[in-house]
Amino acid sequence: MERVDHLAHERNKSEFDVDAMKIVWAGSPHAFELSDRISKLVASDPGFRKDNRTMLSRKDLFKNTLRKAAYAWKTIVDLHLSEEEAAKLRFYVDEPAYTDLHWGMFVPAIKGQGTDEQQQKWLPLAYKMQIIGCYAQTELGHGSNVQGLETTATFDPQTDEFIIHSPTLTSSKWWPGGLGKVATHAIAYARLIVGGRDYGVNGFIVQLRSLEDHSPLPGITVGDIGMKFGNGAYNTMDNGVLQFDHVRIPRDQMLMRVSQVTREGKYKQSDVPRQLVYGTMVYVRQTIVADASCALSRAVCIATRYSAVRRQFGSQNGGPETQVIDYKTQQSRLFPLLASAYAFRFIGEWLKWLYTDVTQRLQANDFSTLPEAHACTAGLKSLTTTATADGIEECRKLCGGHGYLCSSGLPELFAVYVPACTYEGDNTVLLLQVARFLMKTVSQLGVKKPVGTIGYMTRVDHLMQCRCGVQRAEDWLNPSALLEAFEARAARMSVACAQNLSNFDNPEEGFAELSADLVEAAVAHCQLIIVSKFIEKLQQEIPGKGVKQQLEVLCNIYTLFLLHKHQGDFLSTGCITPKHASLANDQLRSLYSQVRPNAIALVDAFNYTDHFLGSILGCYDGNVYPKLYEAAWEDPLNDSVVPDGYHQYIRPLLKQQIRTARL
Ligand SMILES: CCCCCCCC/C=C\CCCCCCCCCC(=O)SCCNC(=O)CCNC(=O)[C@H](O)C(C)(C)COP(=O)(O)OP(=O)(O)OC[C@H]1O[C@@H](n2cnc3c(N)ncnc32)[C@H](O)[C@@H]1OP(=O)(O)O
Ligand SMILES: Cc1cc2nc3c(=O)[nH]c(=O)nc-3n(C[C@H](O)[C@H](O)[C@H](O)COP(=O)(O)OP(=O)(O)OC[C@H]3O[C@@H](n4cnc5c(N)ncnc54)[C@H](O)[C@@H]3O)c2cc1C
Repeated sequence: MERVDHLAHERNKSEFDVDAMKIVWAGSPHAFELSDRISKLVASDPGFRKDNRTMLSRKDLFKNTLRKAAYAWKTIVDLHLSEEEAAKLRFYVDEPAYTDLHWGMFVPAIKGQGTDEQQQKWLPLAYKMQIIGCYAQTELGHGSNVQGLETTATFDPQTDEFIIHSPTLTSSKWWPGGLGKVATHAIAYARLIVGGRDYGVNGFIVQLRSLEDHSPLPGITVGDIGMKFGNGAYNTMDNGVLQFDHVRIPRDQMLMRVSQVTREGKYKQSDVPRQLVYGTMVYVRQTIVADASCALSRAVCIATRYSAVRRQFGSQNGGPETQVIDYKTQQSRLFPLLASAYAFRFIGEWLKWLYTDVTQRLQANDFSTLPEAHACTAGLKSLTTTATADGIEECRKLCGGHGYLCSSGLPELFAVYVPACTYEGDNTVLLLQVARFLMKTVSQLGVKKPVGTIGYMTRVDHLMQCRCGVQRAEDWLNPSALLEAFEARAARMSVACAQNLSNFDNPEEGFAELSADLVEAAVAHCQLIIVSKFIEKLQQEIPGKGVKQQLEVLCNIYTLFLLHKHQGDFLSTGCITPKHASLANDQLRSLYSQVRPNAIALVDAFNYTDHFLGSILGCYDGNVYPKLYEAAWEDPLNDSVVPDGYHQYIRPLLKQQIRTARL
């Protein structure tokens, strides 16, 4: 049967080279080729089907995830896929699994915190999946407060071992993904006790389960923590609980890059900063930022395609009704999310660069950029995950009633994504880390020159008193005007917090009292980073007809949308006047009209297969209604015309004979 493209008229309207944009989105021709090839490989293999996920019981769902993970591994081995190809394959299989934690945290923790010998011993086993690892840091009683962890690792000089122990209920490890049912090993974080002294939290490699029959080793109590939010969704993951009862491990299973314990029971600190114990979190936060654009672009692709298909009202003389994407309200909700997806793509790329740079410096014993890397990864993780989770939910609403159906793909995407606001650091707690960094920067102005993402603070005197020069709406398209407004707002909010803090005798008390303002200052700073990196990206040469122009429109939408949304900050700090805010709004409306004819092509540039999108509303050909109709009949509830339970619960109701005065 011939396939009709119901969105062809939309695709014909586009004013730029979509294939060139696909390469910009992917990052390079190589990245595009890789992504395209692997996504098609996964989509065409029935072993990776995922359309029944929301209908399975937890046990069936979990077993199916185990099957897929094993099948993915077999495919990787059979096809001799490279590390890069294998990671892409796992990404397109699109099912949270223990492998995410094995590859995403266990392996990086050994690489980042293990000595050369430890890496040589453990990494080959992990690479071949002869052991499966998880990252066991969080406990029932403490997640954010890592220094409050209670699990102990006490050195026993008699046997040259550590004794890992959970002294209280609240010290039970709680949440680690992969721990519940699969992991054979954990990087467990515990307080290091040597000679009766507590040296703080450190990582230890602990075997949990037998490599022969998978039973827990002596002293280990382990299980799954139970169902989580949403059908399907993150319930494919076995987040676990773990208690240690005096479990002994050899001394060389303490990760010893940052600090060591000698055979004689001496504690030694390397000349690397202690904060490197937190290094795996910096790495993972950077990957979460890179992933935010994937989740948001998925939701935006679904909502944009469906908004072009869906029509409501406005029929003239029996003609077609209006496509909902043509309503200005729909555009003002949808297009900033489209622009955010691109903005997050580029900030993810930049953060990867920053992370690589800091890693190389650390290897050369240059620790100077670590605080900035921590602040950037923490702040951008917080900002992008909050905006992405909110954006997915907004996309669901943009799809009206049909967005609430699991077959839209949006409920599951939201349920899988929303914990990103909590895991790898609660988003508010992380913004408070950024705020500490900003307050330190302001307090050292004149003593230490701010560089990198806080370089704008060198011009703090100018930024505290500059006036916005915008006179016409088009002036807001000038990158310097935009940058200066965002820099002035960030600088003024930080300086105001620092001044308020100085009124407190006890700085910690002041920090706690002013924490809500500090979080807002941190948000302003992080938004400035995203805006400035988007603008920087556009200063590069970008090939392809009309591609750069489209990106400029998106960059302006992203920036002016933020200015509009946070105009309270800009007005109260005197960075702009109400007139400037109104001109910004006028410009924003004009930009929405410019993006409208290109909207479908801009989401096509994500190059998502229908399999990966997993959404009837977002399917490439826009043939939504027949697919929705067919899918309804495939629901198990429609297996029989008369439902199970009719004879027990419906018929007796219908046949009852109630004799009461009123009836
Ligand atoms: C339908 C299917 C759809 C699929 C959709 C796909 C989308 C999915 C996308 C991605 C999937 C990814 C999968 C991910 C799986 C989930 C993984 C989750 C794993 C976890 O959650 S692991 C646990 C993480 N835990 C945390 O993050 C805890 C948070 N807490 C902390 O980080 C810290 O303890 C703290 C920073 C809050 C502590 O504060 P405090 O006590 O004040 O700090 P101190 O310990 O005293 O240290 C202060 C000092 O150190 C500096 N510092 C702190 N942290 C770091 C660091 N990480 N690096 C460098 N430096 C650090 C801090 O600035 C202070 O410095 P100063 O003294 O001021 O100079
Ligand atoms: C799906 C999922 C997967 C996870 N996977 C893992 C894993 O693999 N390994 C692992 O070790 N952990 C994992 N975690 C745990 C996760 O890292 C923690 O839940 C997270 O760090 C937040 O800590 P918490 O739960 O203690 O939150 P809490 O700190 O208890 O937060 C509760 C509330 O208190 C607020 N709050 C806390 N401290 C402050 C403060 N100082 N100032 C102001 N407000 C504050 C927070 O903002 C929040 O609103 C996972 C969690 C989830 C949800």
